[in-house]
Amino acid sequence: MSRSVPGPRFAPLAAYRFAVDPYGFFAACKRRYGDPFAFHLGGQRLVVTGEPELARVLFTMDPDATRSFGTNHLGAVLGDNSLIVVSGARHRRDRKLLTPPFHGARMRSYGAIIREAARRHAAAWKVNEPFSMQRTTQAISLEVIARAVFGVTDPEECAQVGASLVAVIDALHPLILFSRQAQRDLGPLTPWRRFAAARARAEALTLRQIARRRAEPADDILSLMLAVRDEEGRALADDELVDELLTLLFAGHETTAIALAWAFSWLLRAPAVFARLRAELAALGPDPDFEAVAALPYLDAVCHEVLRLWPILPMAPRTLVKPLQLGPHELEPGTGIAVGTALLHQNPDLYPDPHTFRPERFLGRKVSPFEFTPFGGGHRRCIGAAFALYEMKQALAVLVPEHDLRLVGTTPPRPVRRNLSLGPADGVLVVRAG
Ligand code: HEM
Repeated sequence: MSRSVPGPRFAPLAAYRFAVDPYGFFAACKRRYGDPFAFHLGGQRLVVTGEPELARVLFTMDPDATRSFGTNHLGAVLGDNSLIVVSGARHRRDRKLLTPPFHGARMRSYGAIIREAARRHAAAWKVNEPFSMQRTTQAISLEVIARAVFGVTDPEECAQVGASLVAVIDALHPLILFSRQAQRDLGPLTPWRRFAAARARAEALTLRQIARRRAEPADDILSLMLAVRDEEGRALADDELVDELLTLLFAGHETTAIALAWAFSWLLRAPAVFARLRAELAALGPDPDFEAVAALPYLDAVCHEVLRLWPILPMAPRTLVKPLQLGPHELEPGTGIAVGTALLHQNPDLYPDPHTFRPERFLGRKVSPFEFTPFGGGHRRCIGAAFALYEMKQALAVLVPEHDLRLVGTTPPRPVRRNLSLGPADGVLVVRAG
């Protein structure tokens, strides 16, 4: 007999708790209702699980049995042509186009750019002057993604692209991300007015980059997208290009910047781990080969452990377009279903002593794609996963050996919501000791 999935009844409070502290909210729901549990978000019922077996069900489903989640409220923010919003044949086409530039030789060609940006931005750190590590790592990741997507090389132009994106992200109030009602211009003080103005400026900048690359193609993702034709020989329209490009810029920089900031928060609290990582990097000698760095086992384990502890996106959601039998529960089309990443990552059966930073747990372990999901999974798995790991490793290979850093304060920062992603409350305050 089919049973409905239990969960909190008062929809506005549940949505608010999810927006403010999704990790705490998910853990509390699991304790009270078990796994899976359900709540209402953006007008949709969303079933959440942290069980690897259910993650397997979700990530191995026929791609046509689901569509993207939250198109009602996310479409207006990310654009209706964003890869995160589109589904079905359109999603398959766009992924085929956008995935290769973030893999293989093209990805590796960014090694020198990442290291050079990390060195230059770290050179601005002054001895005994506290700074936000996330501000530095954001400057690095913005430069890298602006270069990959638009082919922008001039530092001043990179800074312009960066400022325009940061303005959009800063204007992304959680309310407008999860509520269609809040996506209305009700006057100068409403979040939507501020967001729409910032997005319009970012769109104008993107259109200028499109015009430039039409006149003068180069070796960047925008030029690749301009060359694409469908079966009827049609090119992508400007509004499609703008949504896809802005999605890559958003999805591709803040997430990686947060991961790097968390890395320092954990590493500087764990001297033995820091020393072991430094020794592993030092053994490669000065300015090591990019591939040798990417293959270092302890560095790889450190990156995995950082992404496990506070996953930057709290869940990987879909919307069912076909009914799904999930254990005793029959879920109807239109229901949302999500893997709650932190629930999975903090399951003590999979990760003993789950709140402790211990990279060793990943050494010699082949992680299952249903037990470790910082990049989601299945046919919507993050297209930038390999790129993000590569960027983390190359940046850490520069920043860890070359600087003597200390944390400001002893209390570990809590994750707070930035927009769709969550990061350390204070951006990780650090000081250069020498
Ligand atoms: C540490 C860094 C990153 C993390 C933790 C992260 C995490 C994620 C997650 C959880 C998803 C949803 C997957 C799902 O629903 O199954 C996703 C999707 C996506 N990510 Fe990332 N990401 C990171 C870096 C990047 C980078 C560097 C790019 C640059 C291209 C990128 C582009 C995207 C795109 C375009 C999608 C949508 C994929 C789709 O719907 O088909 N991400 N990411």
